[in-house]
Amino acid sequence: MKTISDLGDLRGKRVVIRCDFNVPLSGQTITDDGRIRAALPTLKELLSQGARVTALAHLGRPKGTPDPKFSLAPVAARLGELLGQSVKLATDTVGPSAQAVSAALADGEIALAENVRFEAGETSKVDAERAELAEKYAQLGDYFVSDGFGVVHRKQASVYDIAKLLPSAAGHLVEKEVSVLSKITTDPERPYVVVLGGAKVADKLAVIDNLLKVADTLIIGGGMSYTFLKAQGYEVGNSILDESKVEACKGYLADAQAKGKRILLPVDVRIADGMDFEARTVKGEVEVVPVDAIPADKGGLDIGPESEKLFAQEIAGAKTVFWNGPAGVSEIEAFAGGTKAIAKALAEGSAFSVIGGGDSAAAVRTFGYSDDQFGWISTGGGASLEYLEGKQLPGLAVLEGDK
Ligand SMILES: Nc1ncnc2c1ncn2[C@@H]1O[C@H](COP(=O)(O)OP(=O)(O)OP(=O)(O)O)[C@@H](O)[C@H]1O
Ligand SMILES: O=C(O)[C@H](O)COP(=O)(O)O
Repeated sequence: MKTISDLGDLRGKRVVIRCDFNVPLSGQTITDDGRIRAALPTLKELLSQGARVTALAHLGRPKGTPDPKFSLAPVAARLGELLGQSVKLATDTVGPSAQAVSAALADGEIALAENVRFEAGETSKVDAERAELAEKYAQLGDYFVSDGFGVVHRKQASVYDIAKLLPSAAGHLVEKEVSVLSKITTDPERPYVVVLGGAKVADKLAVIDNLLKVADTLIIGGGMSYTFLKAQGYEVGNSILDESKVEACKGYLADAQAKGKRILLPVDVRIADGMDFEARTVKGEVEVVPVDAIPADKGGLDIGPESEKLFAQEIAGAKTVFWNGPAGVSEIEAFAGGTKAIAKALAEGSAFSVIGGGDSAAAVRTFGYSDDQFGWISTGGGASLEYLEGKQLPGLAVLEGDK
């Protein structure tokens, strides 16, 4: 993989950089700026070399059309503070504003184009549509630097297609992530425990098959767990559920048993009528129930205390732990217990721990842990998981070709 030093002298050169600025927000407030901080080493190096930098990034999952809710405005402001210099945000992604803002850059200046997912071509499954958008991105630079590790598993225009058009290199964050993750992929100290949670159920269920090949134990909490509980025959009320994956989960459970691997699921859960995520409030009373007693009109929003003990015990005996996805809705105090228990077990245990994912990383920092209490806090959620599975990631593979 080429790195920035392979690009030669960048003074006065226009560099397009893909970052992962998909930070957790509460309204317009960034609740964890870890992903922005993680981009600083590469950005500072490019700027100190005198490059003219146009950054591309996404926020959330807007549907290919501008949506003010997903504007990168809070990111531009925070990035400017952290860099100590102004970061001009274009009002569009590749239109007249982005072109003007990018063309006006002086040496050592940086601009940010609006959310790449405001363009339908960005995530299109049609190669020609992505390529057409990538051509427009490529007009904003002479070189491309890929430093958004959290998105390198996406075959998207600003991650993959643009790298085919410009001389390209990996940034320092991508380099560092790959070096840590390759260590635990090729030769993890065992027992190796993978802890999964979060809400991207469809994405993350898809990686379980392959994770079962590498990990000794899979611990499953959070929104992920209800599809498994359903597969075990439990009713899950109005908890997050991917009905279409229930059969697949039955298969994973049988497969794990056949391979002598363990899948640990919650034995109890914290339930309520629901929640208002924006207001960070609970609807109805919070109760703890065993997993066989979730009422039809309530949903599981965190693992319960018995599950916390069970999971913490397993983590304490591990030599390597990879954790992606909160065990519950950790943004709401009443449902943060499970995620806190996992963070505590990792911080106090002796395993080499890697935490992946925007929300998981945000959670541990919110609980007051510092990054150095863990082996590595990865900026990748899905990306780290797919890397661990041994999959080829499009955004990394494309950096290996010559242009
Ligand atoms: N039981 C649950 N029901 C509803 N939402 C849940 C539940 N458990 C966790 N969540 C939510 O999952 C979200 C995080 O999920 P996600 O899969 O995005 O994890 P992540 O660590 O941010 O990884 P990535 O970086 O891949 O997005 C949090 O906002 C949390 O509130
Ligand atoms: O949060 C993430 O994992 C990355 O920013 C990728 O986001 P995505 O899952 O919406 O592609």
